[in-house]
Amino acid sequence: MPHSDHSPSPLNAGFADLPPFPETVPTAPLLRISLQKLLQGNADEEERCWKACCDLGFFYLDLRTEDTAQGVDGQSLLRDADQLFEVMKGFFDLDVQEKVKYDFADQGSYFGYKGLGVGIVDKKGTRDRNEFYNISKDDTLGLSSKLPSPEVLNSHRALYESYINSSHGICDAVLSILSSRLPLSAPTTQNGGLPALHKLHSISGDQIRFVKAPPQKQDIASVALGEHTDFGSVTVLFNRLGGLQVRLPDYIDAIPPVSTGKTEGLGVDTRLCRDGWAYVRPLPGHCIVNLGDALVKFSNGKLRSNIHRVVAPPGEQGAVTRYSLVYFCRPEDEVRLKALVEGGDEQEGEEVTAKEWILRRALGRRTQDGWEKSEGTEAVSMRSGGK
Ligand SMILES: O=C(O)CCC(=O)C(=O)O
Ligand SMILES: [Fe+2]
Repeated sequence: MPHSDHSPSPLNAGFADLPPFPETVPTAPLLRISLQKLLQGNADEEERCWKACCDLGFFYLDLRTEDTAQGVDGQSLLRDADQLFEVMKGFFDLDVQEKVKYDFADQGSYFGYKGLGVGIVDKKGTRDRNEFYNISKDDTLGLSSKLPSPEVLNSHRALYESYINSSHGICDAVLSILSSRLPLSAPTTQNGGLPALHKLHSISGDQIRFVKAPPQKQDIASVALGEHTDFGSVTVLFNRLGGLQVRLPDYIDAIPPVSTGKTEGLGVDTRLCRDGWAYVRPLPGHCIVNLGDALVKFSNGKLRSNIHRVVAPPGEQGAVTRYSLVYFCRPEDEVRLKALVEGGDEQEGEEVTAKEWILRRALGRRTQDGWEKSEGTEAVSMRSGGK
């Protein structure tokens, strides 16, 4: 089915100082949604956004807003993201002995540092190939006690706050659209719908994540971040090099390669696109928005939290260190993950709070035998055909 708009510009524009994304690999047909139009309440754009959330659960959001009077200022978010890419490089450049001081997993917290290879990417326990640093929204906004953090990061708290405000604003805009389209139960609607379960100043597992993946050998086993669904509600993602892949459901076709010209590593890139996997081409001026498991549960499966992973960047991009910047918006800690739509109570399994769900999923992927324990809604995500 047609699922993309093929505007030529700026889709082929790259990021300054980075090798271009190759034209020789299949890509995922993410819709391009305009933040400007969403903020103006444009009904067609809201409908496209809703459709993207039901069909693939992933879309590009064009942040090049002109009018900053309403809601989120996309241009300022783009500037914050640019600065955060520099801030995270400063942190990841520290000695590993310094960085591991900020790994708090043994205290039951997923905030702070996760070293290279500390997570697993599959049920065999294969080690990941990336480093993370997770910053808590509640810590940044002064809603919880401050975790220790290194000076290179501590000095940028005002930037985190600005970035969190804008990213959370985007999540709110998406949640409002979903709330107005889902058949939410009367009590949920009366209580303010989905945005009321994700208040910026309530305690939640919302976080910023910095990710670094060193250049890796392009081979079929080069998975930097294993296949997963995100466990919150809405994710706002900035990346500049390819490597992110989504596994397309059988009712959505990949965009075929633009050229068949031979480049080094083509064979591997192509093999990494078997079984429905397709690359997401990074676009300047845009972020990538995707939905997480909590929205699958709230909508009783109507919304999609799609499986994705990070492999070695394709073509000549594979020689460069990859950084990405993520904001995860999650339900408030005490919210129960259950269907909130009319008549939708037939979900299986125990009902957990957002806090329990996040801890199980985040920390499960740090132990050799944690794969199954850490599973989310992957089975629903790979359902085929109708919704
Ligand atoms: O680095 C990326 O492009 C994606 C990261 C991601 O999926 C995650 O951190 O959950
Ligand atoms: Fe993810």
